[in-house]
Formats: sequence, structure tokens, C-alpha cells
Amino acid sequence: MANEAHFLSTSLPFLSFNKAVLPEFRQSKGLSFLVNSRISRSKQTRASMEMRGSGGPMTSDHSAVKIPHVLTVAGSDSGAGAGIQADLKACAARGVYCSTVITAVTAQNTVGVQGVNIVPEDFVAEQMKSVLSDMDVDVVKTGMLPSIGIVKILHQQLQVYPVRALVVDPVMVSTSGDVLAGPSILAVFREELLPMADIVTPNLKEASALLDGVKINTVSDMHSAAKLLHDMGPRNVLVKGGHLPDSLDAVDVFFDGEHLYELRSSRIKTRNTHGTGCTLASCIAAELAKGSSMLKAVKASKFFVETALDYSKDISIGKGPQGPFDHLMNLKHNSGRQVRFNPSDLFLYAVTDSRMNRKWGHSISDAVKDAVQGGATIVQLREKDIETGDFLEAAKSCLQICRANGIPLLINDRIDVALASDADGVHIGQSDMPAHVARSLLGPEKIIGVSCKTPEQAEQAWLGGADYIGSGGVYPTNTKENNRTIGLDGLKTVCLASKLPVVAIGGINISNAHAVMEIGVPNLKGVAVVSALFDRECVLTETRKLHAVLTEATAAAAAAAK
Ligand SMILES: Nc1ncnc2c1ncn2[C@@H]1O[C@H](COP(=O)(O)OP(=O)(O)OP(=O)(O)O)[C@@H](O)[C@H]1O
Ligand SMILES: Cc1ncc(CO)c(N)n1
Ligand SMILES: [Mg+2]
Repeated sequence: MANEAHFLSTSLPFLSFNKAVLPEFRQSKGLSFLVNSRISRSKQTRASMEMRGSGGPMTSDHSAVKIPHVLTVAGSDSGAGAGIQADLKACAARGVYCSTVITAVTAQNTVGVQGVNIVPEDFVAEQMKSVLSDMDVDVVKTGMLPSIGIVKILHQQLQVYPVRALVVDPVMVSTSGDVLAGPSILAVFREELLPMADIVTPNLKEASALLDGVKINTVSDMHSAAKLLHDMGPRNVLVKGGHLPDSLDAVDVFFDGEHLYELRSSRIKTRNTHGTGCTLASCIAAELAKGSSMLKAVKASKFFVETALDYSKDISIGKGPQGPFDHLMNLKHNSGRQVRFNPSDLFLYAVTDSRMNRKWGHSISDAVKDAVQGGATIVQLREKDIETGDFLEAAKSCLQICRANGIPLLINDRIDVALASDADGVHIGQSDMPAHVARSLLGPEKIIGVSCKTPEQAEQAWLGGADYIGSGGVYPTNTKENNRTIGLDGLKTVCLASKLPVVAIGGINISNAHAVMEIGVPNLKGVAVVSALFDRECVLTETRKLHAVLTEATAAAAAAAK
């Protein structure tokens, strides 16, 4: 984690800082960092950038909106699973603009590489100059660099037009085993490319080639390889374990010169892994362009690849052994989906608790009926100590009540109970099934909510296809043990970063609900409560009171906004 703290911001003129200070700072501290961008952003984006500690000096031109920009210098894959085409799709999926310098055109499909046509060196130089002299490129990502001359051109152009970070995917061999850059390239990779790189992302074969053929068969070999590669000059190394034999997880090893991290995700069983490496590197570049620190960028990118592979595991494109996957699944998932969920349903979110109901002698369905009559706008059944059969019966009877009143009923954690009862969806926590897995089990129409304490968790929930997030504990609570309180500030941070609507949760009641809604962030849609409604004798009265407080708070916020 140490790396994440090593983040420097500056208000020095961008170019002079980058040229004059960057190399010294790197050498003296051995740290990886990003220089703040000189980008003018919309208010909201700027606020969320600042929350991540990366807000930069603003230009005086407030009308210009600059979007983060990655330039990829790579080869074209006619099958569009890897290379330039993967880079464009990965950047699009991450909301980043991507320009392209094409180094080679390959005739390629899911069977293999049938032909390679290298673009003349001076024309690669011309493309680079066209882009870099005109556009504000934040990060350059390289893929297939098929000749020594092309590497040298890249080196020269980056001296003339420095950028914030260079991501090097040292492409040498395609997944199908075809050579995309021969052994003659190794010397210039070692001597010129790696020392310029902020991160280098070899797969096992590439790491081995760069290290004179050393064997890399285990995670421990990957550790040693990462350290040895770091000695060649890149600021960070990610040795990718996609091709690690006999491995149940997909393990990558990240080394920042100080700490080694084993980054693990589940290994998706699919033939559609063509282009995972290009996608990972482009996604890292995109995250860096948005202002992320290196380790966060790598983690977010690995999660993106895992999620995309999972969504695409059954798609069938081409007849060969290695198919492409779908980078834009989130777009499709969210836009092609019949959205049943209305974010204003989060206004007064009632969460049941069997212990409290027992204490006051209420049945689950009576408690839910009273909450609904009192003005609850959504109900979640959170029954931790109940038999599955009883849970299913309770869900069915509560569903009748909710349907009769036109409000959604969600089930906490138990996707099986949600499916069996045909409830409207689920609410899941960080230790439950990931959102994207829940989405593939529940299909496009059910509602999925995820508990999130941090902007990263909010991003993952969105990526996984969730509809809303619950964020807290806003205040200390007895309902959940060992639950960290994030306070109103933590809530605001998550709301600003979240692309999904948010409901606040944790210790909220009629005396503090007003203060919660007053934080005044548009995507905070309401409050979720347990004890304030259910640890009371009269659920109906308490719900009515809370409804009145929320109505007043919302009216006050609307008046203040005028
Ligand atoms: N089946 C899988 N399930 C989950 N993650 C995977 C799987 N296969 C690869 N990955 C991940 O994808 C990323 C790319 O790794 P890989 O070693 O496959 O790169 P690569 O060989 O350069 O890919 P390519 O050349 O096909 O673009 C890594 O983060 C790796 O862990
Ligand atoms: C053009 C191109 N670049 C990179 C790769 C890496 O897989 C590929 N197969 N094709
Ligand atoms: Mg690769």
C-alpha cells in the first residue's frame, strides 16, 4: 500500500516540471507517481478527482472540458481481439479517449497470425508527431513494437513530447504462439524501452525472454523475475500469470521497487482470453490518465479483465482455440437492460431485522406491512438467523404486501431466496458474491444493491452491473458488528465518486436524517434504516415520522438549491 501514498502534486508549469524534476525525483526516491494534470474538468469530475488526491491546477479556461487521453502505439489485429482494437475498446470502456499510432498491420484471427506487415519507420514517426504535437496526451501505452527503429522513434518522440506516464506491454509472442517481435528486439527493449517505462507488463514468456531465458514456472519464480526486471530500469513491473500452468487463480506479481504484491483473481474458465494482455495494459494507462496511482490502476484493471472475461465466457467468435472477449459488456448490460429500478425508491429504505421483530412480538410480514403503510419506499429482508424454508415463506408473503403497494422488495445476501421467491432483487455486501456474478445469476431485470465504503468499491459495483450502492455506517450502529463508521465526510466522498445512486445507512434515525440529506450531493437519494423503524413498538408511527423528516429535508434542500 505504501505506493499509494507516494503521490505528489505540483502546480509547477507542467512541461518544465516533467522534464526537469521528474527524473531526479524518481532517482532519488525510487518512487512512482503521477504529475497532476493541467486539465480543466467539469465541477463534479474535478471534485471527485480531488477526493482521490489528484486534483490538479486548473486553467482559466473553464469552458474547455478535456477528457483523459491515452495514445496507444501498437499493431492492428484484424480479428479485433488484441492490439489497437483491444486498446480502443478498453479505453472506451474506462471512459478515456484513445488515439492510435499503428506500428504494424497483422492478418490475424482466432486461429493465429497469418501475416504481419510492418509500417515503415518514418511513417510511424509521422503518426506519432501528428498526435503528440496536437493533442494533450496524458499517457502513452505501447504494444507491438516490431523493429528496433520503431523503439528508437518512440524514445526520441517522448523526449520531444513528454507525457505523464509510459505503460509498456512488451509484446513478443501472441497467445497463439506466433512471433510479433523477434529476439533481435530484446537489446533495445532492455536498453531503451524499459528504462523509460513507468510500468512494464510482460507475460511469462516475455519476462523469460527479457531475462535471457530464465525459467518461470511458479509464483515464486514470478517474484524473482519481477525483481530482476525492475533492475532494468522500469519504475514498476507487473509479471502476468495468465499462462501459469496448473494455477486455479489468475495470479499477477506487481513490484514497485519496494514492495511485492501478489494480485489474485479467480481464473475464468473460457476460451476467450485473446487480448487480455493488451486490454490490461490499456486499462492501466486509462486509469493513470484519470489520475489513479499505479497500484490502484493495476488492481482496477485486473478486476476489469476478470469481469469482462466472466461476462464473455460463453460468447463464440471464430473457429480457433482463442476467442476475443467483449470489452463493452457494461455498456451493453446497462443500456440494453430494461431498467425496472427507480433511484427515488431509495428515499425511505426499510431493512428488517428478525431479532428486533421477536423482541417486540412482530411477525416479519406485520412489520413490513406497517413500514410500507408508514411510507417506506423500498424494503429489504435482512434475516440472518432464519431457516431457508422460513425465509422463503417470509419473502413470499412480504412480496405480496410490497407488490400490492407498488414498492420493490429486496433480499439481503441470499440470491437463492430472491430467485425462488421472485423478489425484485438483492442487496449484497463486500464479502458476498461479487456484483457481476449476482448479475449473471439474476439476469438483467432484477435490482442489485451493493454496500460500499470507498470510491473503489463504488466503481466495482458499477462495473459489476449494480443498480445502487448503500454507503455507511454513517453513524455508529449496533445492528452490525465490527462495522467501520465512515461519517458524513466518508459518505460524501463515496457519493461524489459513485456513478450509481446512493442510499446512506448506519445509525440513521429521525434526529439525524436531516443532517444526512443536507450533505447536498445529487446522487444521495435517501436513507436506509433498521432500528429506527423496527426496534420500536409501533413501526407504523416511526415510519411516518421518518418520512415527514425526509420530506422536509428534501424540500429544504430543493429551496436552498434555487
Ligand atoms: N482465464 C483467466 N481468468 C482471469 N484472468 C485471466 C485469465 N487469463 C488471463 N487473465 C489475466 O489477464 C491478464 C493478461 O494476462 P496474460 O498472461 O494472459 O497476458 P498476455 O499473454 O499478454 O495476453 P495476450 O497476449 O493474449 O493479450 C492478467 O492480469 C491475467 O492474470
Ligand atoms: C497486433 C497484436 N498486438 C498484440 C497482440 C498480443 O496478444 C496480438 N495478438 N496482436
Ligand atoms: Mg500479451
